[in-house]
Amino acid sequence: MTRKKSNDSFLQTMSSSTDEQFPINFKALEEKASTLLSKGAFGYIQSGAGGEETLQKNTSSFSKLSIVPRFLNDVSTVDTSITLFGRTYPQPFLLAPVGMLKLAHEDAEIAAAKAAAEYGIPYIQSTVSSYSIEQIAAETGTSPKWFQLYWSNNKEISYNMVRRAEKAGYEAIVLTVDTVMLGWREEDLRNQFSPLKLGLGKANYETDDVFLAGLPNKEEETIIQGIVDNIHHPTLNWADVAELKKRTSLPILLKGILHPDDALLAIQNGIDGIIVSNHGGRQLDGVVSSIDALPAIVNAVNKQIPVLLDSGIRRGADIIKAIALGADAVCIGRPYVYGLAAGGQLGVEKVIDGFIQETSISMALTGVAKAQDLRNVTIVNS
Ligand SMILES: Cc1cc2nc3c(=O)[nH]c(=O)nc-3n(C[C@H](O)[C@H](O)[C@H](O)COP(=O)(O)O)c2cc1C
Ligand SMILES: CCCCCCC(=O)C(=O)O
Repeated sequence: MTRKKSNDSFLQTMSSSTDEQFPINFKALEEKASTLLSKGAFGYIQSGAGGEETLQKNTSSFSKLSIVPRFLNDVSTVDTSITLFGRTYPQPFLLAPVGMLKLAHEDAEIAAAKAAAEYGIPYIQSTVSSYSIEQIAAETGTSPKWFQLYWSNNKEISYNMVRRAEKAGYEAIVLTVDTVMLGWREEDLRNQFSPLKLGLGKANYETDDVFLAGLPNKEEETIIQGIVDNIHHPTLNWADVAELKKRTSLPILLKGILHPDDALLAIQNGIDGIIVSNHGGRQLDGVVSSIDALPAIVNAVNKQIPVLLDSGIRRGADIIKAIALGADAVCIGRPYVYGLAAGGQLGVEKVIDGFIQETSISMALTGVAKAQDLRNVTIVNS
């Protein structure tokens, strides 16, 4: 797939960032989305678990970190590319797995995956998507895609979904470990809103032979109840992780790691990468922000496997901070979902384009010409 835009030219950068139609930053985009979506849908996307301490911390922790730039380096050409699992990607960010995107737009994951494909950015598809693995693969061809796995109570369903992703050309499996059950989400309780129960996350299940074989019939209600029964998986443990590793040749990342000892256990169990994440503050409220958890994990991992980070990335400078503190790349969640709500595929592209431009400018102003050199940047608490 040809790349739509690159960040090679600052002139191009300046001209497209003056677009007045589209919100310029996260705050404006969130406000725009709130006017476009139903109360239930917006609340589901925006809110965090419990008293939202962690949701707040995810951004305030970034604000407490400051970049100490260096000058008088030639930054006329900025190379934002990174390498993960032997593949080079043009930007240091990926689109995080976000389920049930019909919440935001009818084109849902197809729009998000196509937007990512335009820029060569890996799109991580959620298990609980509104479109199936095969539909997304058919729409996006060979563009980089990873598959996020929600463990199933029936392990054979998990193995089958991984096989389907492998067959469809996905490049990695992301096993989310922090969602063995849904967090305590008060906004959804207030709104009596469950997109899972509305059937917005059923595409990968209703197309899965192993899942369907376990149901008494294929009626919509039965399928949705089957998903609800399957998706809570409190028994998930390290032996399951080790077994999954044996069942695929794709790299496996664990998403939701916050403790250095879990990072070390991941390595011991043959895992290929981790995503330091608190699920955007949507699971256990009161947990550490991802960016505060990162340094100890990076130290423990000691470059044995890639360490990615999500939760709270809102602008280019956040990406600089995360990579300077040792992340190999970051994932972006809510910003692109709001872009999807505001403008479908084009809206996601605008969000991606904004991140590309701001990251490139931030790198240059930090005095760094290559993403791999961001690790040498000094970050202070202030
Ligand atoms: C509406 C919504 C749905 C999500 N669905 C999933 C999912 O299906 N699987 C998953 O691993 N993470 C899911 N996440 C978490 C994201 O992958 C990511 O960890 C989080 O959004 C990052 O934080 P940010 O939104 O602050 O960027 C979801 C997040 C949101 C906002
Ligand atoms: C028990 C898992 C349901 C997850 C639904 C999607 C998701 O991850 C979210 O944060 O919402």
